[in-house]
Amino acid sequence: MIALYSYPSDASEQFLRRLRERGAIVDETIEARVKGILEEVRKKGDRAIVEYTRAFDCPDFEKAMIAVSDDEIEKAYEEISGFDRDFTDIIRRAADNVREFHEAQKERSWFMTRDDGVFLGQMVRPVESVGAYIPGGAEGATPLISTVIMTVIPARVAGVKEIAIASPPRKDGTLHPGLLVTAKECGAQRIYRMGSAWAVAAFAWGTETVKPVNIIVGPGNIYVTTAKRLLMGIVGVDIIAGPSEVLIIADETANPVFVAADLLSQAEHDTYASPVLITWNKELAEGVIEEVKRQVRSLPRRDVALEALTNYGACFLVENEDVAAELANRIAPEHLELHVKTPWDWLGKITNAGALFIGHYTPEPLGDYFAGPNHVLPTSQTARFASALGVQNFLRRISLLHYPEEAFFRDASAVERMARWEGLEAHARSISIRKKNG
Ligand SMILES: NC(=O)c1ccc[n+]([C@@H]2O[C@H](COP(=O)([O-])OP(=O)(O)OC[C@H]3O[C@@H](n4cnc5c(N)ncnc54)[C@H](O)[C@@H]3O)[C@@H](O)[C@H]2O)c1
Ligand SMILES: N[C@H](CO)Cc1c[nH]c[nH+]1
Ligand SMILES: [Zn+2]
Repeated sequence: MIALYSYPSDASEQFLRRLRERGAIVDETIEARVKGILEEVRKKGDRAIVEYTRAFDCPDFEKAMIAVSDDEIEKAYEEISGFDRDFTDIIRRAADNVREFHEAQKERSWFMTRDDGVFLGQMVRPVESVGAYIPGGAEGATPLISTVIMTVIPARVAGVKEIAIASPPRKDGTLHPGLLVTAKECGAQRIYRMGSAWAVAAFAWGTETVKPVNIIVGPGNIYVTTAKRLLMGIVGVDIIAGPSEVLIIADETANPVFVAADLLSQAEHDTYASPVLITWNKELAEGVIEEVKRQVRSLPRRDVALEALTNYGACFLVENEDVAAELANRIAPEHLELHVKTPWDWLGKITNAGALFIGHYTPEPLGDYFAGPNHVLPTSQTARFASALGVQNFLRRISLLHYPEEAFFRDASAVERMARWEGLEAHARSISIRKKNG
């Protein structure tokens, strides 16, 4: 169960080391296993997808099941009202919020012309194709439908033409109808039934059924994130969006019931999830721990949550607000919630976080599902240098250069000399040849 640490202390340092070593970045056993999977998919294509899917997700899986047909999508629309009659309406509202937020991120091409006629600029172009990974979710029963919105909508806003999604099939070989309807609503053109590292490999290498893509995006478990990391460079990848994390900074104004609920909201994702509280109020820390114990009992996924709380959960008792901010920045969490009296004053203190949830009534699930910002966020301390998935991930900036003849002759000898400093004679001659023959 969630432990209470004084910070700084030896025990808290040990916990922080465990947190740092958690996840995809350093697990060599998992890395070796994933390398094997990538190689199998590269060599055997669809056959490998079928073998892995049979072994892990669906015992009766067949090659013909990898790609989802239009008929299945149509059927999913019929089934979805039985699941929840407001499903499509709610998905559309969430998608509209996410679209509006991401429209504001769009980058423009720009150009500048100097007095001498030199023309420089940057042309923004979307990548041509994207493969979005959609996690299978709790025991593969319900995938993270919201992740379809968070990956497909920004790609569409960026102008990507070909968008495919992949998610592991359920035991009976189907995908949740909500996933299919959401994919269609958001504008994904292809849907594949495949999960884990073999899905990432198929997007990277391509198979008989799966078209290779330019960039793979989306969160996933440790096998998915390790596969993305190993394939980075062969194919574009977005960020390390691994097992979820929430860090809450709370003072005496915080409601322990809210704080405990928010910690558990991420703990239930994965046994590797990390729920952390930082406070300088001992009474609150103890109240939250008691409340976590009480609330976890009634959760359907209590075993997952308990393992996450025990392995990667902590309450840190610190001296004051400044130490709290320093520790939060050190942890660099995916989500940071501020349950404090004057949350806006904290904005200047926070430097490392994927997303900031400001105030007692801004719980993390608002961001997971509905508000508009992206829920695909950097984990495992990568928020020190990475950001949420956004329109930028789907764009490339192509530099533009044009020199009129006169400007060329003015700069020619400077360039020639720089080339010779580097011992690159052919570079120098590309300039001098124009001087002689121009
Ligand atoms: N950081 C973010 O932005 C973000 C967003 C959403 C979800 N998440 C995280 O993504 C993760 C999703 O995990 P999930 O389990 O729901 O779905 P998932 O699809 O990532 O993982 C399930 C797949 O992994 C396979 N698998 C299971 N054991 C395996 C093994 N030993 N070797 C190889 N493959 C194996 C399963 O068969 C299945 O295909 C959670 O940790 C969640 O917290 C993160
Ligand atoms: N909290 C996850 C990101 O870490 C995203 C998510 C999707 N559905 C529910 N939660
Ligand atoms: Zn969540």
